[in-house]
Amino acid sequence: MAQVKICGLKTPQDIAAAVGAGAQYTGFVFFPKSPRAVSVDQARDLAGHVPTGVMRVGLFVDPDDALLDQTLATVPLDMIQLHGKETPDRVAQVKTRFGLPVMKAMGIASSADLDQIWDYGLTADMLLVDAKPPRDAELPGGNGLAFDWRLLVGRRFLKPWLLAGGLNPDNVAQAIRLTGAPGVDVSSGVESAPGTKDPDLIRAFVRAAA
Ligand SMILES: O=C(O)c1ccccc1NCC(=O)[C@H](O)[C@H](O)COP(=O)(O)O
Repeated sequence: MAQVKICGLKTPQDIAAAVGAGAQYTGFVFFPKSPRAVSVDQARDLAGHVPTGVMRVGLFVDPDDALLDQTLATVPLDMIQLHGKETPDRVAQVKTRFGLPVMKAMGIASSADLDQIWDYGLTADMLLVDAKPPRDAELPGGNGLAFDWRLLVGRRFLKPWLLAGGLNPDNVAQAIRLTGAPGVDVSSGVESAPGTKDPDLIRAFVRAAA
């Protein structure tokens, strides 16, 4: 059964829906431009609703050490997700300095983008294989866009990984079948409007990924 991460949770009801449905990872977005962004205080409260055994992942985009220091001093996170242009060396630095596992997101649009799967596998604890955002996109992720999953067929990964990008309750089973992904990550595919999670869609997604 594929593991599931529901990203961009903003309310205790979102958490109840994700955890109740069986998601193993919850995601909190610390990127102010996002419709899914939460403040440090909001995230601290939300993290308190996540039961032991379910991972609390903080999503950052090219964070400096001060932002990570400030966030981790308040919010009990289990994992850091880096969703910007962080290099493999920066991933290693964040792991060492903050003592948490790091999930590195990478954008895939064509076979030329696949080499980074190996490079980041050397330093990250987990990989998030996502669609590359369009050039004019406001957000580096969470755009509801898929990439050609066939690019991943037969691909080897050095680390555990999640497939992301444009997944929803209708296509997630096929995506898992085709790619062999051991886990999946979703945000906009379980929303009724940008930044508003829909509990029914969350449940349908987790069921379809099982
Ligand atoms: O969700 C955001 O607003 C966001 C902002 C900045 C960086 C990343 C962001 N989201 C990443 C994700 O939620 C997922 O990991 C992934 O990209 C899948 O998103 P979606 O295609 O919407 O399911």
